Amino acid sequence: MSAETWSDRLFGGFRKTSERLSENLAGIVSQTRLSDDQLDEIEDALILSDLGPRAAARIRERLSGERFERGADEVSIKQAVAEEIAAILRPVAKPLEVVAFPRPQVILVIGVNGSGKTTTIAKLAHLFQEQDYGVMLAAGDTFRAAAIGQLAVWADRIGVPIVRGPEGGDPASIVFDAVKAATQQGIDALIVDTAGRLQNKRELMDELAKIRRVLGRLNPEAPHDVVLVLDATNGQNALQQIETFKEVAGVTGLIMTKLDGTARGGVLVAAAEQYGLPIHAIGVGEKIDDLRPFDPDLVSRVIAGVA
Ligand SMILES: Nc1nc2c(ncn2[C@@H]2O[C@H](COP(=O)(O)OP(=O)(O)OP(=O)(O)O)[C@@H](O)[C@H]2O)c(=O)[nH]1
Repeated sequence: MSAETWSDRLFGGFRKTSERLSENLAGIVSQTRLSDDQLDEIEDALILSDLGPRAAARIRERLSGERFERGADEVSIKQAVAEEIAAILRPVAKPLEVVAFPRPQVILVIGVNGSGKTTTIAKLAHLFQEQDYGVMLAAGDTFRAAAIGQLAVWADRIGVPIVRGPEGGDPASIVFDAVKAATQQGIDALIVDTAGRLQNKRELMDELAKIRRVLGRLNPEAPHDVVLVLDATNGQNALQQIETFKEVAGVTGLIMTKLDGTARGGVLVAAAEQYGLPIHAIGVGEKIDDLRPFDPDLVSRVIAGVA
């Protein structure tokens, strides 16, 4: 059995994107500049790959000014595409760092159910543990008993404390207790799960506002981060989620999950171009160490198929 690395899985996730580009670039003959037809084809391939019309138009514009001294062939065009994608992604690559003083750094994690929120919280906790930080979880998604139970299972598995309450309990009071406990125990990072009920914007907004009020009483800087977890398989719908959660929750950064299993990873570029929010990390599998730093150069080479 061959040992598949996480970057192999990432390649798998973006394969469709690079294949589409290849199909469109295959017939291109060597010349120093791309014709309008060729630029149209590249732009279409990028849009079909979920990069979105804005990022695709921006890349097209840059490519139209490009001179291919040794003749444009599939590889050199893909390299140019990769470079333009990287130019969009580099400014947003920003790991989530534990820097808050006084401790703990309070990280609210938001996202719709099924986006990979719970798994991502566990992965993030594990990542911080590996950096020798003390981590605590708070089960602020009290809407469903399953969510509390699932987070508790992860906490147990990775060996971090968790503050939880009953199903239907008040998330703000759980967060309050958690911050107090974390402070007493000298915890560095408190990661808070929250409900993902996007269908009911008003309720979610009220709930998050209450959490913020309660947090503010303990530490005016908290929450330090509001991280939105997005499922890459949702393609363009992920953009709509950013829009809504930005309005409801004041998102400060993104983590995109399931980039191992989707043809729709190009939406990462659309999100970067459109919102400019920091991308902290990417999820490339279901296991605890499958959260990876967001490397814009690697991801752009994978998308363009030149890695
Ligand atoms: N392939 C893959 N699967 C993932 C990734 N992240 C999470 N998953 C899976 O996606 C499913 C949903 O993840 P959860 O963490 O339970 O998602 P959630 O958003 O908390 O969802 P609820 O529990 O329904 O609220 C699980 O089967 C995870 O194992 C990833 O990066 N890649």
